[in-house]
Amino acid sequence: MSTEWAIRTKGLYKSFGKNEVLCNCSLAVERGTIYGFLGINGAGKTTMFKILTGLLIPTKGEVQVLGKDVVTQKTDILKHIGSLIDMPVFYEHLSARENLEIHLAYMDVERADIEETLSKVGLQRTENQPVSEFSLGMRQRLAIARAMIHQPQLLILDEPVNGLDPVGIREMRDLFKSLVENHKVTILFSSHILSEVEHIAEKIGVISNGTVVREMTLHELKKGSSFNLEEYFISIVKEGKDNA
Ligand SMILES: Nc1ncnc2c1ncn2[C@@H]1O[C@H](COP(=O)(O)OP(=O)(O)OP(=O)(O)O)[C@@H](O)[C@H]1O
Repeated sequence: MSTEWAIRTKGLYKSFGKNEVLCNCSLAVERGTIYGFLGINGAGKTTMFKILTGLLIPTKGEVQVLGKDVVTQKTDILKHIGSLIDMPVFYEHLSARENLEIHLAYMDVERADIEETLSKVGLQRTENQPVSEFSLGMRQRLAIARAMIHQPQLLILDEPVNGLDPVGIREMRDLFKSLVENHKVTILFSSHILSEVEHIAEKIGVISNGTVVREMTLHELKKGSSFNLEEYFISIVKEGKDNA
């Protein structure tokens, strides 16, 4: 059976002025899997996520998301994607519930269980508290709730566990796994917490010098008995620097 791809980019380039951030970059994420996207600060992860969600237009190259071209068919795709990119912005004077209601109206979704979603991300007891009073971790939890409440097929999450306490990290890990297992959602996420990546991702891709230099399943990587993701990542990055 042929592989069903949630995301496929080929020969992707993105420059900001003279700064070529993505250079002949190819990424392939299989449907119904969790993919960890790794790279040092400034490697281009967020830029890639913004292209995949139509927030940036590539300089050159192909970008297919859920079988459609992001540049020409963006509006058809966006309702099937949930994303958390950069610092999430909310209506500060409104509650978590009200923020989600506005998001649902914007996404043109009539029915969604706000209570259940808030409970899944551990915000069930925030009631009428305005978001301006939320801690960093609470904001992150609300951003995850917003990304998933319209039941997207694909979640694109830039450092989703940033600011979460260890309990929250485990809760989100279980939540992401259950979305994939029970609802066949695809998740592409970035994280600098490599232990977390190892816990959750089935496949990882490493971006270095603007291109995805390695894509590998963790299962394959772990065949070597002494596999260590940190060492593996650092060796790839070092190789990239030596070749730059
Ligand atoms: N709007 C922009 N205008 C100009 N340069 C930009 C813009 N957005 C990103 N860049 C540059 O693109 C490069 C990649 O940035 P990006 O945010 O994609 O990296 P990242 O891998 O997400 O890094 P981090 O791990 O620090 O979040 C950086 O050199 C950054 O300065």
